[in-house]
Amino acid sequence: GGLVPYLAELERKVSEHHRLAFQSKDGESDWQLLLEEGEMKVYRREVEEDGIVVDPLKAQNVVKGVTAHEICHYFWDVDIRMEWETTVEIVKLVEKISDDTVVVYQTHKRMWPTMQRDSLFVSSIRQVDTGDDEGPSWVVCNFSVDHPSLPVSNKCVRVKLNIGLVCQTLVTPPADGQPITRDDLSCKIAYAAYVNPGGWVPASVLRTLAKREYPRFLRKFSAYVQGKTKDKPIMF
Ligand SMILES: CC(C)(C)c1cc(CCc2ccccn2)cc(-c2ccc(S(=O)(=O)CCO)cc2)c1
Repeated sequence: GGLVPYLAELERKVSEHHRLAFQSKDGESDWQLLLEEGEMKVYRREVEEDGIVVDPLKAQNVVKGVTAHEICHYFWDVDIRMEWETTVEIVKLVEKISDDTVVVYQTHKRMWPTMQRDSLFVSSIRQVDTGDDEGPSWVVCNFSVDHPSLPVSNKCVRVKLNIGLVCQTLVTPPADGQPITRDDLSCKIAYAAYVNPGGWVPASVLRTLAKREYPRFLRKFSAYVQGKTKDKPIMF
């Protein structure tokens, strides 16, 4: 389909998110710590493009009892998105490119006083070799594309997004010979979000929304995956 050029861009974005995920931010001192809550740390940089707030967001978290594969699977799976994603109204699978790469259309709940937004993006899940002894990472990348079958509508403003979720499973080995249980597992998460709201939004409104919505997503989504997996076999 018309998406072949995007697949090269997708590989570049996956590698970029993976490379940046667990890199310490010492070099980029202009990251502002928005919130620290236990293992969860949320940072943002204040950036405007043509007067539009496009603040990059970076968050780290550690979620007990789940694996990197499980966190990425539940984040990527369009069929269950409405179970945890409370800021969207419609989620539509537009095209299945492969078993791990789809095109998704979403309308986001209108956030007063702004116009309603929608998003159209490629969403891909894969395992990436990290090269260190912590084992492979699992990565989901969502990034905006134009798609002939979903032209921009006059009802919504089309946001442009580039999201990376990079996860690593941490296992504390049980007493020798014992099988690994969920008590021996945790998942280290690095989440990066670049969302251009696609049209002017008062800076204070957008920054307040982001400051509320991103921590809420990290809390709610982590608890959701713990709940969904607690009685299921471990998906490594
Ligand atoms: C406000 C802000 C938090 C930056 C925001 C606003 C809007 C669009 C809605 C919007 C934008 C501007 C003003 C009002 N509403 C979307 C998102 C957003 C989109 C996607 C993802 S995801 O991680 O890919 C999960 C899949 O849904 C996360 C966040 C964030």
